Amino acid sequence: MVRGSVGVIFGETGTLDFKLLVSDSTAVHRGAYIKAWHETDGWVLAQVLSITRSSDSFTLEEAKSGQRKDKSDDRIVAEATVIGTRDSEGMLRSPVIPFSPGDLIYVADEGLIRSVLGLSGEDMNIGLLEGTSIRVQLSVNSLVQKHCSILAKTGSGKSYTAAVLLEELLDRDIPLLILDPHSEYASLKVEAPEDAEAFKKFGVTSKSYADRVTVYTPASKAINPGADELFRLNGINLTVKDLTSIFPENFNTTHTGILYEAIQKLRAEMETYTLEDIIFAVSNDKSKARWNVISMLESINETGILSPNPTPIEALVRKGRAAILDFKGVPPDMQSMIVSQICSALFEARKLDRVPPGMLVVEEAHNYAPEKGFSKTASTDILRTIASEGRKFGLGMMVISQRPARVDKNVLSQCGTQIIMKVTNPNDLKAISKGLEGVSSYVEDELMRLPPGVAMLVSNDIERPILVDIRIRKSKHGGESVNVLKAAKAKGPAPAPEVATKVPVAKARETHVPTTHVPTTPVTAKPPVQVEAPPVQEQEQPTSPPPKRQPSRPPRNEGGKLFTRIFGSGK
Ligand SMILES: Nc1ncnc2c1ncn2[C@@H]1O[C@H](COP(=O)(O)OP(=O)(O)OP(=O)(O)O)[C@@H](O)[C@H]1O
Repeated sequence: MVRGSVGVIFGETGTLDFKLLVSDSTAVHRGAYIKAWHETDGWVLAQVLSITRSSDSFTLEEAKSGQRKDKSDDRIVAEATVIGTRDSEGMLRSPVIPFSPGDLIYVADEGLIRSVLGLSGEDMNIGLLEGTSIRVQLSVNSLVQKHCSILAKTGSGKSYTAAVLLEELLDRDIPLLILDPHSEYASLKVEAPEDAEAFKKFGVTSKSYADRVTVYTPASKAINPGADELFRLNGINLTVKDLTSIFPENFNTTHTGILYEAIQKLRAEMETYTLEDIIFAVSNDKSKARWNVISMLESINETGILSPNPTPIEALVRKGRAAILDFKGVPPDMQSMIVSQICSALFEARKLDRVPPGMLVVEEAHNYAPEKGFSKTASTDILRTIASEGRKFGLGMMVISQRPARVDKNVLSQCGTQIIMKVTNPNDLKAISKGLEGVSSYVEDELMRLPPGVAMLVSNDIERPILVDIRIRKSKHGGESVNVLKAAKAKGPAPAPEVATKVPVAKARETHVPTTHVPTTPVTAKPPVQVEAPPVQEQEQPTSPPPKRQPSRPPRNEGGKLFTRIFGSGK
């Protein structure tokens, strides 16, 4: 065998694949990139898909003992798939004439791999091409504009990989809004522990993003002591639409009519009114149905998420900064209401250029944008809208899920970059391969076997799926699993909780209303005073609001009792 070659093509060859007899088993392994000189196309890149080893030359004693003395005549055969070569115009071409048996095979060099695979991104260092020391870099523009998804079964490294991307985006001053149901991302503030070898391997150093990250809690600081700020939605001058749009099924037309009249009266009387004013106004209605409306409104008011001082979207989305909305202690229905509100506000603000272009990160996306038939949530529609229209306005989305089959297809299909880690559930595999063009069974097999920390990267910018050894984090990983045995063995009783046992808001409301209700209002500026079409009676509306007078009843500001009981004082 010629020096430097690792094998030779033999047997029947094609233009898209060939077999090689391997001479250097240390260099040729499953997934290895190899090159062959083709008589018309020059150097052509190929990848080893499978590899077998056979031998008949062993003695009975060797077979019995399981120890073979001489393995030198083992026959190692690999099957390779042809990726192609770049022509003078930069187009990917694969040969039209079969490879010649007897042609030598070499390990592919970095230049050929980069140019043929299209690894031309220069910005984000996400790791190394598996089995090589070739850095895989993604383009920020492509990732943000065309959205990306990170899909894998639990414990395979989704949030670790997401954090790697977030570090890279923060290093490039891209604003981030992170929806974090499991308090995993606050650890961006903490430097990763020293690991000189791994840092060197991936060309990074440890780093804290504490000066760039703010953690917001929609609950309270008693529930979430790690949070920096409270997150609140606007509770002033709510419209009928604000109150009914998210869970319209909870308000029938009679309820909406009562609300409409109450709000119209308030608008005629007051410059600004709160939800409590609306409740008071509804209580003056004569119909029996008012009690249902009051009950629904009270349950909204009691959550305490509404405030005269809402968190402006402009504070959350800022150049070079990440806002983490940490949902610790927030019931699921409330989470999706908040996600719906905040994402609507973000989308509108981005359209009007009130916030800079940036990225929305949706962890556990199957909960906020579930596929039809699994569940229904308030946030699905706006996430679909951002997925389909966000790129026009420079609003990217990172969709992270451990159940790809349960994420809305409209959302997943819009992701131009997919980072997929180990997946074993057949439905999830099917959902993933449906979304990948030209995916082969090789890819599915590969996905089932991926070790933690290795991801398959599928992107519009890259010619074919590649495996990436995801780089080590610069900041500390926050998604470690709890060591149950260690916790059980730890001495002493568990510390008493600081706050009363949490009661999901929906539960707490069960005695009042049959279903869950949530407030709906833009997070940003006060809703403009506007006249809404009456939902029940058909009557013409004035084109301008009636003149304002002083409030007939001073707005109270002591709402949020139930929320306070559930979440603590928020101080
Ligand atoms: N690229 C990597 N380098 C080193 N360790 C990694 C890497 N990716 C993942 N890990 C390790 O694998 C474990 C699981 O990772 P991670 O918490 O990201 O999984 P996950 O898929 O988000 O899990 P879950 O669904 O439970 O949140 C972590 O302990 C992490 O330290």
